[in-house]
Amino acid sequence: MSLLELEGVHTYYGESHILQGVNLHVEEGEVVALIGRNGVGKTTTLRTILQLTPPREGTVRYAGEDVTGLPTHEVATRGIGWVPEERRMFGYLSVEENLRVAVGPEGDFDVLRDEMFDLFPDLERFREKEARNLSGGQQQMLAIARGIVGGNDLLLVDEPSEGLAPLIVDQVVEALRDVSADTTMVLVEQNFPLAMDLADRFYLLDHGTVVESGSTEGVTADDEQIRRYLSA
Ligand SMILES: Nc1ncnc2c1ncn2[C@@H]1O[C@H](COP(=O)(O)OP(=O)(O)OP(=O)(O)O)[C@@H](O)[C@H]1O
Repeated sequence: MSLLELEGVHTYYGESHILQGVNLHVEEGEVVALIGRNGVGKTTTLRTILQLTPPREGTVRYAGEDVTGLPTHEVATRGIGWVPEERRMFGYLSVEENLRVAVGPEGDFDVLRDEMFDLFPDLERFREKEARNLSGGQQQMLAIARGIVGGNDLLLVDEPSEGLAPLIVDQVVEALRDVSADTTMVLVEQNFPLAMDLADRFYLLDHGTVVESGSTEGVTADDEQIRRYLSA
């Protein structure tokens, strides 16, 4: 049984038909990258998994159960965490308070906070700082840490490298690699080499459908299919 399975998923924003029959599966322990040009439906796929934008047709199954149409908070409570592109956090709360809010009812805050401080030393340095005053990279680290301390089995990570300086991207990648050792992940990432480096498998989307998928092993931006669908 797959941890996550999308079958024949069609998602709309109003009359706009965005996902046009997406099929994909994620096995426990995997990192799966969703790649494709801007606007092909990668973020919409994550929103559909969480039922933030429920599909009009098709099924989303998590841990063997049909979660299609359930309220988002119920889907999330089943163990799916979200690290959104906009890194939503409580700007006027400190780093530590942001972590505290994200810890689930069964989590031990002190233990989880210290784990995050080990993983992201900057968060410990700035533990008292309000989140809105962190740099972009630090905010991304806090967003990832918030996703982790929720005690989720599956983490949906949207564009973690966006807007970050290369050196900071390296730190975020290393942190995600650490996280992936014990968390299954779906990663939306525009940076193709980074996506191939972190993920075990990929799905290439175009116009709301999967046009290519497989192991990331040895896949380069020179592959004809990839070039065709990634170049503008
Ligand atoms: N709330 C919305 N209402 C209407 N259309 C939307 C909404 N959000 C996204 N779209 C449109 O849906 C399409 C898919 O968007 P989506 O964000 O899933 O793309 P993406 O592949 O994640 O690309 P990007 O990297 O630009 O986020 C785009 O054409 C976008 O303009």
